[in-house]
Amino acid sequence: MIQSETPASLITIFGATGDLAKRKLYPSLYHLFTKGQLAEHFAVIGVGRRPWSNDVLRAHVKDSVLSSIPEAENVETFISRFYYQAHDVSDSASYIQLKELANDLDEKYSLQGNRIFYLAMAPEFFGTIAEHLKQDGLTDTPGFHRLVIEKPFGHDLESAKELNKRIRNVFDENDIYRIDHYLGKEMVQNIEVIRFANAIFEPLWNNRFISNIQVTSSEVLGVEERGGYYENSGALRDMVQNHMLQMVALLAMEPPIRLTPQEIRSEKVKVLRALKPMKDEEVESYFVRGQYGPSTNSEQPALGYREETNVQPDSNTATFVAGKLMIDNFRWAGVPFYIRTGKRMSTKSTKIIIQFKDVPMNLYYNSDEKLAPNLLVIHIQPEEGITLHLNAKNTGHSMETKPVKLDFSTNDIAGYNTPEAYEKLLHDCLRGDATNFTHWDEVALSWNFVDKISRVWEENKAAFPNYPAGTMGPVEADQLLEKDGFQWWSVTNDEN
Ligand SMILES: NC(=O)C1=CN([C@@H]2O[C@H](COP(=O)(O)OP(=O)(O)OC[C@H]3O[C@@H](n4cnc5c(N)ncnc54)[C@H](OP(=O)(O)O)[C@@H]3O)[C@@H](O)[C@H]2O)C=CC1
Ligand SMILES: O=C1O[C@H](COP(=O)(O)O)[C@@H](O)[C@H](O)[C@H]1O
Repeated sequence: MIQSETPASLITIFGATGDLAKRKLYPSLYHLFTKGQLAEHFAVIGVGRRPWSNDVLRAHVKDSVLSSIPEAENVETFISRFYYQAHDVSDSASYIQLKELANDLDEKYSLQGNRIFYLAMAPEFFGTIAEHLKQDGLTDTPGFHRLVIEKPFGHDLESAKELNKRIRNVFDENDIYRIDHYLGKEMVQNIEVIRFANAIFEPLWNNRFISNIQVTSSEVLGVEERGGYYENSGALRDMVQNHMLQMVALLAMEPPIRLTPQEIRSEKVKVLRALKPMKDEEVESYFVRGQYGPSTNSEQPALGYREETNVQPDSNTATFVAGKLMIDNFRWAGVPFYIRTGKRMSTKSTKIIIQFKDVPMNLYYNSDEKLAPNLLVIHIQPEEGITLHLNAKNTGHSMETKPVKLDFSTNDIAGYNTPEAYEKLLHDCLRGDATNFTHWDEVALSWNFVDKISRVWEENKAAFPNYPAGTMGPVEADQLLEKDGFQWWSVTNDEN
């Protein structure tokens, strides 16, 4: 049951000394704490292998909070609820100690046996940890027991099934919270509202009025410290299998009959089931892969992917993917959904651009020319908002038209401070709301779709590198749209 108030809870973070905990989880917990959205009764146990003490963890959490929120207040009170246990997750004996610590904190802070286990660790540990939590009695308390799992959930469908089986032996599907942090982003959550709370869009949201939809998530950064992980993942598994397909599902789903997690997930699942399968020989015409080489811009030098730490000098890993998805159902037949994502591109931007079909003819000045199409742009990040591109009359006597934009930006609302995705998702998990977490069926269908592409790509090496760092990807990504008579709309932040 979804609770409106945050209940008392013990949050155990496995991977408490890691990058994700430091950059995202601690500042998000702190925000919840200051907003009164973390119950009065809470405590956090941090688990990692490093031989830290409670004080070392507390100093680390404080540092994390202050680097993200320099003006943070009451940090001492917040960190006083943090406890550390040095624990190798593969060592069975440590779970007994962890249980004792958990029970002590339960009593000390009246936590009612409610427990959240956040696995901010590499996926090879997920199954082992889940099994130990059950075997060693950490879930033998009267309250709720929720398992939060970071991505990647498996490496392909087979490994994901195996992992799911191990976890489901121990935790009920309703208690498994598979994180996709894009689902916590304000404007990703807004897709549904824009569609279903506005009479003007939903009647047009189909293949009679929409010519194509473009979803871009571009990054300026390269792989940074994560070369080891990324080498086995690449952009397809890192971004497409989860974030990109989730955004497509939200854009394409039917209105749910109710706003419950089950109903929304079931509509998303139908979209993923309707993704048109490709034959092996079709993969190259629907999907384009890229890998960045060194920058060719002397003012913004950057290494090529193959020169990054922990990356093979002849790596075949794609750091860029563009693709065309077709959804074989009544609403979307014939409408291409183009997606593209990559590292070391020219701009950090996530945008969804819905291009409407052209009016039947141009009645106005210069009638030989096509009018600019109507576009609805959903700005996910870094700015958040929506823009509607229309045509209006140019001021004056002639009947010339000019493109105009109707803009709504959350950045323009004074005092409006969008919560971080992780903050919202942690809050949802504390309240038992799994709407913005991925159900196993979604994960399985997404892997099924992506596995075909990775298998074909693994069998055929690409001519990498094929785009210089700091650009929008290989030329083949542009050709993917050009052959359908379209073009990528700019996602540079002040252009659309
Ligand atoms: N960092 C990010 O931006 C993102 C990360 N993720 C996912 O989050 C998870 C964590 O990533 P990240 O924080 O970057 O990884 P890190 O490598 O920074 O941290 C790994 C953590 O796991 C702990 N650990 C490793 N082995 C063991 C072990 N045998 N027993 C106990 N603890 C162990 C480490 O503790 P110690 O070093 O003390 O042993 C450390 O706390 C991964 O699944 C990743 O894919 C997802 C999205 C973004
Ligand atoms: O999950 C991941 O997402 C980030 C991009 O997230 P964003 O919120 O900054 O858009 C990506 O850098 C990372 O490789 C991937 O694992």
